[in-house]
Amino acid sequence: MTVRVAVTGATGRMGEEVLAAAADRDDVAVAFAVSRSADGSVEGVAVEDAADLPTLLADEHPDVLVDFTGPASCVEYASACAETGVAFVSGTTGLSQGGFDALREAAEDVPVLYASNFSRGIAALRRAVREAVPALDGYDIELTETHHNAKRDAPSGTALTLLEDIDGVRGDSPRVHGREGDAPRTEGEIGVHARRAGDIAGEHEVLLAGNHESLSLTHRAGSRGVFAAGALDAAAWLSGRDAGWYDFTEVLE
Ligand SMILES: NC(=O)C1=CN([C@@H]2O[C@H](COP(=O)(O)OP(=O)(O)OC[C@H]3O[C@@H](n4cnc5c(N)ncnc54)[C@H](OP(=O)(O)O)[C@@H]3O)[C@@H](O)[C@H]2O)C=CC1
Ligand SMILES: O=C(O)C1=N[C@H](C(=O)O)C[C@H](O)C1
Repeated sequence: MTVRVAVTGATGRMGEEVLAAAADRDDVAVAFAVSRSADGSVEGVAVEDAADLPTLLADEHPDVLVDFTGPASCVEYASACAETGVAFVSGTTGLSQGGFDALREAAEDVPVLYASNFSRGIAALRRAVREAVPALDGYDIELTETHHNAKRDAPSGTALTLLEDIDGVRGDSPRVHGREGDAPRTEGEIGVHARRAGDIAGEHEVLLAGNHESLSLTHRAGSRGVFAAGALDAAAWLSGRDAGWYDFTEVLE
């Protein structure tokens, strides 16, 4: 069965990548693509004005909308999907608690799948971190993420997810974002470091150190294609499901 997807932020880095990945697959077809700065076509798909999204959703009725945009747009597009009965997949990061609450509200009406990272490697890293942290009780933890120089939000959504994973197995820990001056480590804190340079697609390292040893768990995305492929896998999996909140790990099971 071919799942018809709509793509938002079509002229953005991830929007373009999703359209390119969709063109190479038989299980998904692009129903339409939108951008606030509607501009020509991407991967042979005409880019329409995002202001027309509610009308396009009602008229074209795609199975799933795939969203990689910004926090405000993500919430706006999720609510448009809830109103028109279209499933929603998003990887947009930088959402506030209110933003996540709005996505949960949309999930009362339609299936919603949100992931801060759509790579399989990060799913495996998360499992490894949840195993390593309790095994290395009392070890210091430092988390470093590195991304391209145009990334807006810091720390990355993936870093925040990894911090939640660590808190889940070790209890809530104070976080220290970078260090400067006379700033020795305090017991139990997690140092969080965000680096921005060039066109790095995304790197995350969780470093555990203590007892005269250290363990570094690192994931590097080689290109954005890995995120686009995961998001389209999620869209294909989500299509036709009941309204509710879904996780990328369910797609991988
Ligand atoms: N979960 C995952 O696996 C991944 C998540 N991401 C996340 O996806 C999002 C998009 O990333 P990326 O494609 O690199 O970003 P870009 O800036 O290249 O593209 C985002 C597009 O979204 C639209 N947009 C809407 N609102 C905003 C806003 N407030 N700020 C910026 N753009 C906005 C813009 O298009 P227009 O205004 O024309 O509609 C823009 O072209 C980010 O939140 C990023 O962290 C990125 C990679 C993987
Ligand atoms: O903005 C990006 O590029 C990425 N954002 C996501 C995040 O904030 O974790 C996922 C990936 O690392 C790429």
